Amino acid sequence: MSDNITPDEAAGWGPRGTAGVSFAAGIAFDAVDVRLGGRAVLDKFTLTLTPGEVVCLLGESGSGKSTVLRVAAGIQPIQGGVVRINNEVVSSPTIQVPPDRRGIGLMFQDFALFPHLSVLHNVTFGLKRLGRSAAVTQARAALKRVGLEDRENDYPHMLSGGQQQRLALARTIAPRPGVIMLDEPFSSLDARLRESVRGETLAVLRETNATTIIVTHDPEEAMLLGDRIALLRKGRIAQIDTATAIYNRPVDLNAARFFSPLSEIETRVSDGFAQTPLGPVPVSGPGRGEKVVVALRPVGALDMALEGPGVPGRIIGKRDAIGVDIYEVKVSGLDRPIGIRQRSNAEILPGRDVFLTLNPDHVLVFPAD
Ligand SMILES: Nc1ncnc2c1ncn2[C@@H]1O[C@H](COP(=O)(O)OP(=O)(O)OP(=O)(O)O)[C@@H](O)[C@H]1O
Repeated sequence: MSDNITPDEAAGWGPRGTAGVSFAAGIAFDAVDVRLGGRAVLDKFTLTLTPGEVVCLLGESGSGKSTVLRVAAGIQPIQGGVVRINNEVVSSPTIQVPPDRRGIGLMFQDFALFPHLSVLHNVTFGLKRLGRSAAVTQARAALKRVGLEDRENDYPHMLSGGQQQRLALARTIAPRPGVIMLDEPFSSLDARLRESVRGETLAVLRETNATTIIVTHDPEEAMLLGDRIALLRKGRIAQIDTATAIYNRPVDLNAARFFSPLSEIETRVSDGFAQTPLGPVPVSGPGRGEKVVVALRPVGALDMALEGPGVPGRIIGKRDAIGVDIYEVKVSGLDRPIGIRQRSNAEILPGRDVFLTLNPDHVLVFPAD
């Protein structure tokens, strides 16, 4: 694999309209249990995707994301519950429809290309049912969509990382599956490439119209790609919603931590407010005297100014992040500094006194563990 990939090379995607349209399928997991090595890897896992929907499955390592894909693809038996594709049972403890009868396209993290087959043969391999000539026509259309039509006689090792990803995508979409599942599809690409490849991959998926599950552990990626995000924890869905809803109303502190760094203040509730050294924050759930965690995101929760009014603080650290700075601000009464991300200001330097104003609408409050 070549390491010298430029963003321009990654941008070599083919013309729209050549991806081939699928008949999108609905897929539903209903109380699915999977036990492996004596452990519950999926625990009453329940998720329904409507035809054409893109859902990102987000979760920590070991939360069961890949297992969900393996179950859907028919390569992982289940011990409880049922999986339906277009209302037809494909998995249950007593039924397992074989992978090639499910109309599912699965793209693996490492792309799993066949090294001894040409680019074209890598794609026609999954189209055997069509007959040679129809398979070649359909494979060429998919290769054209990903911009690899002039590489059909090359072998995978002759392609760059981004091109290998595109070949894997072409191979996945060519049979026009009703459901597509991508397991960490961008994790092997470097940061420069990832952005353009991500955008184009989503465009191809939208064009095919297939229902799609994308597994990722990158919250930013999930927010960019998914119509909805399903947050998986210990084999169960902890929260499922649109990116905006899940970002604004994370179900608990752990979910909030997943989406951005937080400054956390442990405190107690009195008179309907969580009292903090930065000011009171209204709370609706927890009652008087209860312990809560007030969580501040680096953007939006606090305004920082060089003049009062506001709660005094002192800059003790600053990191430059191109156009924005990340400040660490020490505030009297707090053990740990607060992290604030703000547009660069040459006057705000370590040692400088500042004034902080809380925006209670942008502050999250959760019951303490
Ligand atoms: N064959 C197996 N036997 C026993 N345990 C297994 C087996 N396969 C997976 N597991 C366990 O099941 C859990 C879920 O695995 P899975 O690969 O679905 O997680 P994941 O969320 O995709 O993780 P990652 O992000 O690291 O890929 C893990 O704790 C894993 O160790």
